Amino acid sequence: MKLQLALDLVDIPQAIELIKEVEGSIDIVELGTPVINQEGLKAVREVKAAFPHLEVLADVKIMDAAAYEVGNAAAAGADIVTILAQAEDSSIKGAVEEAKKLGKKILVDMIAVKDIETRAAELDVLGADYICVHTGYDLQAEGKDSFADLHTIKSVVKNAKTAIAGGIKLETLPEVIKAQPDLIIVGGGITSKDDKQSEAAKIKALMNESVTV
Ligand SMILES: O=C(CO)[C@H](O)[C@H](O)COP(=O)(O)O
Repeated sequence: MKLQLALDLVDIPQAIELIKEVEGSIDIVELGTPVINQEGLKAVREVKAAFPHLEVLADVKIMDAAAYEVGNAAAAGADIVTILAQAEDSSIKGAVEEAKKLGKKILVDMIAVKDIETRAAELDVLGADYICVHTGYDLQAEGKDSFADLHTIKSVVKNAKTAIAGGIKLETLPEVIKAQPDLIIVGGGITSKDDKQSEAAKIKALMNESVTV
């Protein structure tokens, strides 16, 4: 089970400082959509250059021109690139094929998908590397989470790794771990804390504990 740190509300120097604090506890660092919208793929390039040992995910949330967008994110140094589950099947296929060609991975984001079970099964057949259930900020504000959706995708996905994102924090982690996703994505649950290093370490320790039990 891997831990991904999501960085959404920072500029590049702040991202680098933050990663330095927690790099011992994380497996993947995500340059979030707001960061890439502000700073461009330069954010991916600079973070990968500073932390070559970490996997870097570019949360570009592709909707179209998928192979082209994957190629650009990969050229900037992304190891994993995101596409929205609501994209056309031909876009998903294009993203998957391009990523395979370049030795990269595709994470498909299920945000706003209504029929999670059907779409997850389709995405699995289309060759997604990760399928991620995700409660975005706007639904988090309404008190929603993706815990039930994680169980749904776990029951239908045969090949892809499963992931969960959206408002996860130390207090809610045990419920997430119970479903045994391959990847847990935490943003504010770490970045909003005064002692980010200690929070990330506690989260990683809890994840490791569940693997050895
Ligand atoms: O993709 C995102 C928002 O669209 C975030 O990166 C993701 O939701 C994780 O951040 P947080 O744990 O703060 O919700």
